[in-house]
Amino acid sequence: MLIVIGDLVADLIVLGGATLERGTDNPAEVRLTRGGSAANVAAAAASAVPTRFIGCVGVDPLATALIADLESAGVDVRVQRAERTGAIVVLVDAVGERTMITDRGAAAELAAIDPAWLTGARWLHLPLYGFAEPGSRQALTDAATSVAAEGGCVSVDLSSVATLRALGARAVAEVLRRISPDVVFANRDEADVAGSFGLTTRGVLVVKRGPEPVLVHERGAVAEIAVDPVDDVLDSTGAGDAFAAGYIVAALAGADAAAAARAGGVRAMAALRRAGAL
Ligand SMILES: Nc1ncnc2c1ncn2[C@@H]1O[C@H](COP(=O)(O)OP(=O)(O)OP(=O)(O)O)[C@@H](O)[C@H]1O
Ligand SMILES: O=C(O)C(=O)C[C@H](O)[C@H](O)CO
Repeated sequence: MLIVIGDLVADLIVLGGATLERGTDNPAEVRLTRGGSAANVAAAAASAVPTRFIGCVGVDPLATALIADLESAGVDVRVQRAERTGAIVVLVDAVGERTMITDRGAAAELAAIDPAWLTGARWLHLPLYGFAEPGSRQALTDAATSVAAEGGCVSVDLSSVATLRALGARAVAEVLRRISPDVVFANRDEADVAGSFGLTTRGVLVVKRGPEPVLVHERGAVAEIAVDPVDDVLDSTGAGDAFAAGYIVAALAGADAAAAARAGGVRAMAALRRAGAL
């Protein structure tokens, strides 16, 4: 089973909303979708492998709708509760590039995870977003330690430059040292920041670079994995999460890192031509 722990939030996708004129109306196409990097990975993987999502949501109708959405994708959902479900405004420009206004809400309050929820994990995936608060950081680190002790693989997504900077070099290095992930996913900007922090990983480092080839760093060697460029990107939200799902599904089926990255690129393409994540 794949287990993904982290954020399940509402994404308010604003297509054509990247340039705002202050003090007046700004007509745009606005869609409410399920979001959260962890939830997106779970939803994109669940049709291919048994998948469980673990996170923290509010005690509000939004949480009920988001859980139902994940369950309809085939995900086994286990949640803790805090006051208010997180929500993110995603402003998408004409070429599909997105800018986010983020309120993690309950997702920031993940506490110690029931060990019974982790049994049977062959792979645990953790977005770095979840490590921002010390309590959640401990809960995620403990989960990773326990899955690794049972022989499962662990992957971490570096999530965002803002998250890396908020945590700082020392805390990110400490997280990677304690978790010792088998796979680290980063986009180009996150990889640059990680490099400037002097971070290293014993595992595979997968660097996504939009339409340009993915770089797979493994044991001192680098492989370039081509992706089929998509010219008509509607919204890139969740492309990175779909990539991680495709990679993990392939790796669980026995693919090596290069083949898994290829599968990730194929899964990511599906996310680019729709509003919101898969
Ligand atoms: N224009 C594109 N054409 C083809 N594939 C793309 C394009 N943009 C993104 N992808 C695919 O999506 C993957 C992830 O995109 P990107 O490099 O932007 O990472 P990310 O920042 O994690 O994504 P996200 O925007 O979801 O946060 C890429 O590795 C690639 O496989
Ligand atoms: O960070 C990413 O990979 C995303 O584009 C997905 C967003 O973080 C998520 O949907 C926001 O809720």
